[in-house]
Amino acid sequence: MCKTSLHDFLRRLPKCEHHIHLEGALTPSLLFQLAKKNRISLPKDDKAFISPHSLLARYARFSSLDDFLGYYYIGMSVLVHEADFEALAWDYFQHASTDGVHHAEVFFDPQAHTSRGIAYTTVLSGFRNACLRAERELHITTELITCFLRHLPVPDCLTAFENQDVQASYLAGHIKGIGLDSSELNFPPHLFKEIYERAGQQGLRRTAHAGEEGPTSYIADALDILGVDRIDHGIRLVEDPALMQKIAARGTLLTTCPMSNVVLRCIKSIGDHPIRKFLDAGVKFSINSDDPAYFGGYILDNYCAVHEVFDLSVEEWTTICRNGIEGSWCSEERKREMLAVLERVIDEFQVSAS
Ligand SMILES: Nc1ncnc2[nH]cnc12
Ligand SMILES: [Zn+2]
Repeated sequence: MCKTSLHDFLRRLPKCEHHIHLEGALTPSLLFQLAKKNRISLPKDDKAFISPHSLLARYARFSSLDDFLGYYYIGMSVLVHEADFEALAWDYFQHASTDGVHHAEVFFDPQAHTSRGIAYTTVLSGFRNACLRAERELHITTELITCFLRHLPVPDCLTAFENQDVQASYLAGHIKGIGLDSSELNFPPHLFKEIYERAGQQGLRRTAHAGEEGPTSYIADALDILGVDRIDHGIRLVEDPALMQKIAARGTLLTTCPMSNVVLRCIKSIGDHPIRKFLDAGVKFSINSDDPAYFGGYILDNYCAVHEVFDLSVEEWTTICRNGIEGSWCSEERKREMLAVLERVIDEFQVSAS
């Protein structure tokens, strides 16, 4: 397959993005623009904050998840008004559309904003406006997922879950599910059992970051104690073959983010990603961007990076996309529509290649 036709094939595949933090789509240029508009001063003692260019150069040298999170939380301090949140999410959806995303389930971190005095309703309205616009103008279906910051005290997370505006957004159906993110090591899933139990009772879907830097026991506990139906990252699953078999048998979807894993030094290179092992073991996964503005690429860049190293067959790409569609939290009707697109793209590609 020539490079152009391959890139076109990967672009045309109907993608579902399940692991994208909207705050992680804040590009250095938008960050500096909003800092100026909102008169937010950026750290003066860190040379990375001299310009968008120097910030981008610093992003290429992250040493760990926590090193990245330091910049991630400073970055989002420039988001103040509803229009800022809308501009951020709209920027992401435009990239997603160009990359062939048909359905996006996007994370955001309410506590990272309410702790700065920004009302939850401001954040949600901005993000929802962009979601509705993406549905109208780009024909991308969307879902919002509120994440809880696991490095914060559990009672703070419970308070955030019980917040009147947050509960109203759950009741109104504006939020599809909950997630758990931020520093992973030393913040095991079981701490958040009560929130997950109550979210399940309220009919919310549940996912959690596990096995990114943390051990495989975090993956097992997210499944068995938090009752998640997806695992975010889960790359360390390969260290426990029995758990890997259990996840394959249950059909639990891992939302993998290969470029993120390399940039945050969870693995040395894309070739060390367990994608081939997951395919061989029948573990379902989707491929996602995580924090595209920080990790050097959006979803299609991740697809291309994986293809370049693993040289996947058309059948393997079909399996990945089908699992992504079927593991989405959208309606069965929407899944059928996307499966039909997938079939058409594969047929057209096979005709053009023959
Ligand atoms: N990769 C990641 N892991 C944990 N928390 C995050 N928040 C944003 N990106 C994250
Ligand atoms: Zn993530």
